[in-house]
Amino acid sequence: MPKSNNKSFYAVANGRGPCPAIVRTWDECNEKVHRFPKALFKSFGTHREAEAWLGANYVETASTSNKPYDRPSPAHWSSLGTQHSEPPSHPVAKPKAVPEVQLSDEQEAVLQRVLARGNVFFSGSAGTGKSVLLRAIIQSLREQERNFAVTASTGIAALAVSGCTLHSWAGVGLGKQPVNSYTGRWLKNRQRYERVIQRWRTTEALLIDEISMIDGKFFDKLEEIARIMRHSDLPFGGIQLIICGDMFQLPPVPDRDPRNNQQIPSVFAFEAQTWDMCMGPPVNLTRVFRQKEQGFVDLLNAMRFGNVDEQAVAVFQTLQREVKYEDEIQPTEILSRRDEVEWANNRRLDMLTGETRRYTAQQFAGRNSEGQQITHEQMEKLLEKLVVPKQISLKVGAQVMLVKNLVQGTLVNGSLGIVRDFKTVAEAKEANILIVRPEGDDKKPEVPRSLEKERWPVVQFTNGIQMLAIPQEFTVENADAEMEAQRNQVPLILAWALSVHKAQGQTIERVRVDLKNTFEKGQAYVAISRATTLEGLQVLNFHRSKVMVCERVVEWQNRNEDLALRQRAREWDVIEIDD
Ligand SMILES: Nc1ncnc2c1ncn2[C@@H]1O[C@H](COP(=O)(O)OP(=O)(O)OP(=O)(O)O)[C@@H](O)[C@H]1O
Repeated sequence: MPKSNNKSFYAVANGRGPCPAIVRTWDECNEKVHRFPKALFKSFGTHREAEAWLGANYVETASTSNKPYDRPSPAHWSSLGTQHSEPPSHPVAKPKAVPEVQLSDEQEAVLQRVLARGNVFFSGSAGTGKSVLLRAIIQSLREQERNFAVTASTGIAALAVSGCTLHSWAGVGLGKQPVNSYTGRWLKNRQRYERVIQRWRTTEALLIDEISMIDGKFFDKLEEIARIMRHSDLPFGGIQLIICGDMFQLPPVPDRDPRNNQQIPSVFAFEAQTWDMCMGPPVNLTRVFRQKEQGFVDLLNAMRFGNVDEQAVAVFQTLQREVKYEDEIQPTEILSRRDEVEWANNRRLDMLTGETRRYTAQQFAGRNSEGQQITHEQMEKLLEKLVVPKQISLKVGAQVMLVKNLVQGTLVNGSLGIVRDFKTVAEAKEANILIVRPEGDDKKPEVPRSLEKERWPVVQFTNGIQMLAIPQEFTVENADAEMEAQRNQVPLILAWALSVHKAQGQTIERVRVDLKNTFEKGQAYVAISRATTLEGLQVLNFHRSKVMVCERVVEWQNRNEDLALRQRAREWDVIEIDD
């Protein structure tokens, strides 16, 4: 334990209260980390060393300084996928400061509604500044010292707002079980589930980003859990809901019926039974910031509603050309299917010289919900669904993405980085490189012995943190939340090319979109709307049929617009009478 007096700067990457943080005394450190699951901290002789270990995003207690909480902005991520925008080289440097934007009037109006403590769902097409507004809301709630949670539908979306996934905040794993199996288990084992119970009971405001991918049935479950856990009849147990997203973007991932493997159609959050009770009509942001050319904005708006006329088709035909750049920075490829992304990434890996290291996962078969041991084939089938591959080959210089939340808000599913080296656990410790031990029994030694001999990738993330990527556990659970199959693997994937799923929420200057294998509603729109200019966009394999839109979303949007019009008409009537 780092209690020695000559090391008086404690860097806490994961612990109680605001984290990462630097504190000056062992007592303060202990308060943050004692019995905190997966606590991560280290003592240093100098402030600079502690700071370097954490990167730039840390908070400090009053005993050190008043440095504000300074998380990296997603804009910092936007240039990734290029060869020149790699994270700073060792020793760790701070990320570039990103200037704050001035909120527009419509963004400001939403912020004021949130500060008045109302439930708000704000929407708008891609690039209308929803994420920027969400960050401003977070900042204001922080200044007001409200107890709030920042969540998003997916890991990568959560990364953009420095939050966690809604599933992980709610403590419900995959969220497939009935409500009372969660609440019953938590309330029967209060000590074990103290943290999740506390979260449900004390959270005053819950922020949810990228709502389009949240399933309506899941929303209903959380609404019920909230009422039970908070002993309240109010919608969502009285938690203030601040929700953001565009229903025209990616829909929830559909479930499959285990009996026949058929897809079960997904239900949007706005179709949840409790949605109308919790949320009013959306507030639509209308000003597009990401693209400045009106022609491009109009084209994207038409795509959003599935209206692609002859003129639009002609524009897309011109966008097939290759874009030549004077420097070597290559566009980020956005592709629809996982296997295409895999192929593109492997091609880039082949271009790197240097030793290839190949990591093969350890896999385990567990029991199904009837208590029967599953077969090897069943195990393979279950594990196929995981993002983390069974085998991964890496080289120094490879661009990678973390696929597991390891340090909340700092090293999360979606964090991008570059492989800098391969080291053993002992070498990494010697070099002060962060190691996050696998989950599981807290009594296990820091890093399992079995991992000591191998050399593991050292990844430098865009926030400057270097981490030794040792294998982590990826588990598929049965309906009773027990292990059905498990893969232990280095928690990384190659990331020169991104899937549309992983690109959602990002702004990317140089983009090549290939629509050949587009299969999902909203996919083409999300991919193309990442670009900032028509000049920096190449689109391959465009065809009208690739622009798919969900009719239910269009109908819902039309209903909202109709309601808004009527509302305005009523307001005008009142003005006329007053006059
Ligand atoms: N008020 C503003 N002033 C200037 N620029 C802004 C403003 N709001 C947003 N932007 C810029 O517009 C771009 C898109 O913003 P943002 O990512 O928040 O949009 P979004 O609505 O969340 O997009 P998407 O739905 O595609 O994820 C960013 O580059 C952001 O910095």
